[in-house]
Amino acid sequence: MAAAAVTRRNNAGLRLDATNGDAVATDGDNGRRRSPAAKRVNDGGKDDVWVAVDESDVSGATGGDGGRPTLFRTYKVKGRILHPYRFLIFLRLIAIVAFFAWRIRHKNNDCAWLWTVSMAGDVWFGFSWLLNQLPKLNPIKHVPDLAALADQQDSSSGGLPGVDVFVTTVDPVDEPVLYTVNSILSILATDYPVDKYACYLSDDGGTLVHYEAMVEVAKFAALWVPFCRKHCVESRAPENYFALKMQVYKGGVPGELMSDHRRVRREYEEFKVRIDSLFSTIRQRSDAYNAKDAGENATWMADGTRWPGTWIEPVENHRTGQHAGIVQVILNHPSCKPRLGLPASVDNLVDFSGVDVRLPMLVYISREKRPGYNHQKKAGATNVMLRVSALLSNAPFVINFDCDHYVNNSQAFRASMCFMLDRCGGGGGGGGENTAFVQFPQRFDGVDPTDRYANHNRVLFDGTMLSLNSHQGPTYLGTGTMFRRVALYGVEPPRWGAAAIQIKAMDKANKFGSSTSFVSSMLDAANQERSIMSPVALDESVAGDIATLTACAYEDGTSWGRDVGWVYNIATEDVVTGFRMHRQGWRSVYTSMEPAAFRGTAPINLTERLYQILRWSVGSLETFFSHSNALLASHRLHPLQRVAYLHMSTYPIFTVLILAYNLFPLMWLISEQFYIQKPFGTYLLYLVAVITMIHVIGMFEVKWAGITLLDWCRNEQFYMIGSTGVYPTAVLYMVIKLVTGKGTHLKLASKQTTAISGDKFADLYAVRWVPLLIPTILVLAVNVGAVGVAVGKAAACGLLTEPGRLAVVGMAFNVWILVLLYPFAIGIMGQWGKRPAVLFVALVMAIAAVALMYVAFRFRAPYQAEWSGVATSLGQGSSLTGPSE
Ligand SMILES: O=c1ccn([C@@H]2O[C@H](COP(=O)(O)OP(=O)(O)O[C@H]3O[C@H](CO)[C@@H](O)[C@H](O)[C@H]3O)[C@@H](O)[C@H]2O)c(=O)[nH]1
Ligand SMILES: [Mn+2]
Repeated sequence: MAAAAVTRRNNAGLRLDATNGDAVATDGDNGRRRSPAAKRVNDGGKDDVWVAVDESDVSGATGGDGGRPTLFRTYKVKGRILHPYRFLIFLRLIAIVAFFAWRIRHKNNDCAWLWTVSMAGDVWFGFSWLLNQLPKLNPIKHVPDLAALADQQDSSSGGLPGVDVFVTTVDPVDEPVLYTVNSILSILATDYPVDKYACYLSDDGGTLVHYEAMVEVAKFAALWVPFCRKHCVESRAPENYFALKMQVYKGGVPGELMSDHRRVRREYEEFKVRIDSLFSTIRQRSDAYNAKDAGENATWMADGTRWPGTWIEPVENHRTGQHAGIVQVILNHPSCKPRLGLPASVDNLVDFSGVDVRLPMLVYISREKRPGYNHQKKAGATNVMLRVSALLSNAPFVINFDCDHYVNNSQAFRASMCFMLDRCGGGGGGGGENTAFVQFPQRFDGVDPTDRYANHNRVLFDGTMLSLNSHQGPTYLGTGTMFRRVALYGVEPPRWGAAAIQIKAMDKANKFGSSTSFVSSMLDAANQERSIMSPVALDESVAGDIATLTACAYEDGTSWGRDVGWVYNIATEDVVTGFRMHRQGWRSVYTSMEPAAFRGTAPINLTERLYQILRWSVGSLETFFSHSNALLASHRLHPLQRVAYLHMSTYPIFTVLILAYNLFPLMWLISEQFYIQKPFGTYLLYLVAVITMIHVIGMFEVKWAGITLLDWCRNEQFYMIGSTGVYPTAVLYMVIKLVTGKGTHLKLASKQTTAISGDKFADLYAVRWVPLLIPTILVLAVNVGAVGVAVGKAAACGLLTEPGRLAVVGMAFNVWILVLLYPFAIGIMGQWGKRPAVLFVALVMAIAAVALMYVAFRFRAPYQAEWSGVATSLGQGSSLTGPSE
């Protein structure tokens, strides 16, 4: 992947131009290098997959706006790969049509119901494949040009626009505080003008631990942030930085790195100890206060006041789901002028003379919770942040993170701006002003090296999302996404009318709620220039306004959660929220950078991972059965984007048939002989052909998406694992919901707590038994049994006989299913999974046992010699390979 040219600039005026680690220092004011636009991007001629889109193809690429260069470059796949790729897709389309036509001409009358079911299944698979494949016909890559952005900012007076950063968390145990503090520290230290952004933490748990952790963060940041600036370190999440081996030095004072590093590291260790002990510190303190005031059971803040949020001993008005709203400005907005630090001394561990030591604004928010309200999880939390930040900073751009994700590349905010501020529209169809959001891929730490459960999800990010670039943009994926604030307010893109005019025309009280302060902030946001960039004083009137905005009742009777803000009542608020913007005609951009812009953690425990995709697939189906159905959207949705959304919201439905196919081998218990289709030989030939073609097409995708074969295989495997349990469960859940009108509770993904201490991959080997595992275990058992019968049959009849031969051919399908389910099988073995040999021995023994039983049964009951050609047609799913998420 072509990496973006990286321009680093620290606040002390030192400027470094570094492209892929070759640092060339130039002076901040003199000697500024203006490299030609073509050279800025590190594409070179070496890339054998991507080729820059011809400048003349791009509207005004070299000067739409007064000769400004575009702020990003666009690449398409080289014809050498693209043409055969498209041709193969076309060929497969013809093949499946021919296949269906052939099947209809050879209707199987022996077993008509089975034939009909399998025919419906095959048609459905073919259709689903097409939905998945069509949007991928034209992959487009956008690469931000940071140097061009820097040049543009130098020449314009306004500088970079404001950004409000939102982080959401709930539970300090399920989502370890250490992740959250690292996330916040990486944001506070990111390379963006410090007076131009503000960081908000939403704590849905309302716990004092989170609040005090933020107070500790603010203290440690005073050391950490200037240290990052001084030495230009990457990544700026301390936990990850200190885990790194030494890297290429990009700062200005290499001589001081070693000693500074040592000191900051020691402070970080102490900081971690304080974070770890917060639970006990708070408990001890509260016990002491409560002892003085016998009968009290409060949780006490350090200043001797009662914490307004949830208490350790929950009581009325201080428990989960029932507490006051809290907004605390922990670090106020800094002044606009740089403030240089002090030289090293007894009190100052590190020499920060010449380094800007200002910190960005940091705000703690815990919205009000009352029983009887649906708090709408993350969507509700982010909507509160959207409103509160409108009063405190009102930045025209907003970026949101889950608490377990952090900024890994300090240039990432600037990279997003390359798309948002672009005035030439290198992507085709209008400038950056019509871009509602920029989505980066989610990259993960702490995933086992072979990525057993496809946590990296590379096919989705690097394949599907990338190709959506050519159809008005990728979907919103929940974290690591930069938004334009007005787009979140439900305003239409400028090509359909100026935001300010739209806002003026709106019935604001009914749409946005009763706060006049909030409503008047909206026009400022629409003008996209005026954000509040001076310290705020939380006087009584502001505090009153904020209390109104964080109250549960605020949204009653308004459009929040529907036409405004993050969308409610769907398990995956992200995809629908993005969908609403696309439906209005907004565009979005998918881009990735090296090193990855953001990174996070993923559940590597089988059960947790399955619950995660359960939540996602339920969200998909809920979207389909809501007013956000892709079929209902207006023509502003790009046709292929509609197809992509349709696929994204229906994929679980097809898997019911996959499950059925996988359970077909059960048929040999009730039927003597059955064939899904006759003539069976030709049927098999067709099947092999269409399945092989899927895989060949897949290899082309591997090539242009720049992923590994392993990524691709894991994706196939995890799709099959999901299809045999989770996805059909999601369908069942949806049916129940549609019939009864009630959904059931889906739990929050618990983060890997073991990764922090002890065995790195302990979670991988932990088995948590849940009913969700049963269907897949059943499929495993059925297919192992089928292999056993086939072996027995081949042994009994001889390999050269017709039934023997068919048995072996049929068995190939069962083996294939077993190969796909392998990660699941190894997963439920728990600790034994560390030794896959055990699994193979068990498997061979099970197959041998079934085969022996079959042979024994057969010789005891010779009249049943016809026993199942069944084994032959065991579980022949046709297009069993399918799309994922
Ligand atoms: O009542 C709640 C519940 C959750 N969250 C936060 O929501 C985020 C996502 O929850 P998580 O359990 O981590 O879900 P994942 O499946 O890991 O997340 C993916 O899928 C979600 C649903 O589509 C998206 O919201 C996420 O951004 C995306 O990373 C976390 O920061 C939570 O703290 C809240 O703020 N309040
Ligand atoms: Mn998450």
